[in-house]
Amino acid sequence: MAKTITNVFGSANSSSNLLASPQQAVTKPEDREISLQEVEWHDSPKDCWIVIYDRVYDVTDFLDTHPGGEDILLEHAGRDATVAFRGSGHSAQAIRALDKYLIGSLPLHERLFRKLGGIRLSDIPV
Ligand code: HEM
Repeated sequence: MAKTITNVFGSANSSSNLLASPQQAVTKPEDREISLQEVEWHDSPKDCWIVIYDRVYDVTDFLDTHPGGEDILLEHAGRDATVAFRGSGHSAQAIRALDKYLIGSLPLHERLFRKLGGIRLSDIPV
């Protein structure tokens, strides 16, 4: 059974993390905790973050190439875009593409959809 340790660098439940020194600790982007208050600051075409299913995405570099256009992303800059994202009927490919822009997750107390050990958005069948 995997052990779980918690230290100042975050929690880890894989053996590779257990062996890593503090300098080498491998952290996934989604392990970075980003509050809604911080997301709100990133609400411009030069710095555009959105929240989808409690995860935070930096879509600044995606604005130009989003097939649904830049305006629709900017409308949600600095905010939660979960309902809009799901409502536009994105394909499984689009859902997988989210991972490229992932930079963090909301703190537990601000999450609406996902609790520790929950499922990934990309695992939800479409
Ligand atoms: C990082 C976030 C997002 C990614 C990676 C993404 C990706 C994509 C991709 C790949 C498509 C092409 C069609 C498909 O494969 O489903 C698409 C289309 C579209 N997206 Fe997004 N999207 C994102 C966020 C959003 C948000 C927040 C909205 C808000 C409503 C939105 C609205 C649309 C619309 C309306 C289309 C349809 C365009 C058309 O068919 O004319 N997207 N998106």
